Amino acid sequence: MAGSWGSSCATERVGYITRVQSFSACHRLHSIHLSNEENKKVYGKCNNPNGHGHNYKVEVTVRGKVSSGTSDVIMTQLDHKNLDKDVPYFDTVVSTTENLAVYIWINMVKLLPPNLLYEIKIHETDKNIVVYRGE
Ligand SMILES: Nc1nc2c(c(=O)[nH]1)N=C([C@H](O)[C@H](O)COP(=O)(O)OP(=O)(O)OP(=O)(O)O)CN2
Ligand SMILES: [Zn+2]
Repeated sequence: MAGSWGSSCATERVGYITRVQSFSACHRLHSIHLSNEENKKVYGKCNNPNGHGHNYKVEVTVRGKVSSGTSDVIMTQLDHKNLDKDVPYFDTVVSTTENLAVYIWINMVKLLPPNLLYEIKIHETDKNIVVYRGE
């Protein structure tokens, strides 16, 4: 049910609520479909063999009340993990921020009523921000 924002008239106003969750994780940008040389060329320093870390900030926007269970998708699965080694989804998918947004969307949408989840926005760094709306 869409959130009603103090609507006194017959029609309900649709509002959006965003909850913010931060987590820390490490990763390495490396595609199984590229050679080591091609990976180094494409991903540069982000392909360094021992990886690097981020303090990710995730903004989850829904069209209504947020149930507490949804933050487990982020914190339990991702916080203080190595995305490439601890999260099976990234065994064959490069752990870019856009793929991380899809991962969070796929796992969060299962926990919510239909059409409630509106947007996942992830700040990987101050300059690297991704928005995904399930398209
Ligand atoms: N398509 C994508 N390309 C890259 C992503 C991504 O998520 N999607 N991510 C990275 C690395 O994870 C990298 O750590 C991103 O940040 P980085 O380049 O280190 O830092 P900034 O962009 O904030 O700052 P610069 O000073 O411009 O490096 C790379 N590619
Ligand atoms: Zn990175």
